[in-house]
Amino acid sequence: MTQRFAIGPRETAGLDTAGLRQHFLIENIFTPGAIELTYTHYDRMIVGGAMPTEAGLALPNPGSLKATYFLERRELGALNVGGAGEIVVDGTTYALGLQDCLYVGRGSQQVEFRSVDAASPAKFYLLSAPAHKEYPTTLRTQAEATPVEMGTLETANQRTIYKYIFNEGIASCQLVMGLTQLKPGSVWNTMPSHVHDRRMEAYLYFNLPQGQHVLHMLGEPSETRPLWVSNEQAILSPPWSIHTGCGTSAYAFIWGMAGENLEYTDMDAVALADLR
Ligand SMILES: O=C(O)C(=O)C[C@H](O)C(=O)CO
Ligand SMILES: [Zn+2]
Repeated sequence: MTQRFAIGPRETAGLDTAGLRQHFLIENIFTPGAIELTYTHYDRMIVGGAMPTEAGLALPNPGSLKATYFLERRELGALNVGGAGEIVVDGTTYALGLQDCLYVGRGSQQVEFRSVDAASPAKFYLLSAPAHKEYPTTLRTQAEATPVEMGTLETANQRTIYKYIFNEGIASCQLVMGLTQLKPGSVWNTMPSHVHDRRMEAYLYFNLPQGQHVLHMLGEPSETRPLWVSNEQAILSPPWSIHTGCGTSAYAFIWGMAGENLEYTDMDAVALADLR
C-alpha cells in the first residue's frame, strides 16, 4: 500500500505539474490479478482497485494499518465497473453486476474478490474509511440507486447521479459513495463547482472512450490548477479544494467521501465569477 500525505492550499499553489500529479493523481487503480491500494492522510481514506482474473483476490492486511485484519477498524465500499463479479464476505457471496455497489461493515474478517469470467474481469473500485461501529454489509444495485438528473445539454453538463452509500441509502459510519454518468454531448462534471470543507473526496474517472481524456480542476476557488486524467485513474480532492472536470467526450466517475457527515447535499457552491 502506497501512502499520500495531506498538504494544504499554500503548498499546493507552489507545485509544478509533476508535483500536482504526485500528490493528487493515482495513475494505477486496476492491475489484472492484483489489488492496488493507496492510503491518503485526507480523512485516512484508502483508495484502490481489485481486478481478479482466474483466481480470487483476498483483501490484504497491510502492515501499516497495524490491525489484525483490514476491516478491524474500517468500513469498505466496492463498486464494480467491469464484468460480472462476486465478493465473498466471511462466507457469504454477493453478486455484483456492472455498477453495483457493496458496503462491507467493520468487523468483517475475510473479504475475497472474484470475477465470474476471467476473460471479462470484474473491476472493483475500493474506498475504505475508519469506522467507529459495525453497520451491516449491504448490496445496492445500480437500479436501486435512485437516479437524480442534473444539468442541461445547453450548458454541456447534463448528467445522472446515482447515490449508493449515504444517509438515505446504505448506512455507514462516514463513507459516502456514488456514481455520475454524463449524457452524450455533455462534458462538465460538478459544474457549478463546489467545496465541502467537512469532507475529503476521491474521484475515479472511467467509461472514457479510447483516446479521450478529462481535464480535472482542483485548488482553492481563487487559485485553481488543471490536471490531465486518463481512463480509470483516480484523483484525491482535499476538503478545501474545488473539484470539477471537463472531458473531451462524455464519461463517468465514481465519487466518494469521508469526514464529518453523510449528507450528500453538504456542499458550498462556488460562483463561476469567483473562480480564478
Ligand atoms: O457531477 C456532479 O455534480 C457530481 O457528481 C458531484 C459529486 O457527486 C460530488 O462532488 C459530491 O460532493
Ligand atoms: Zn464534492
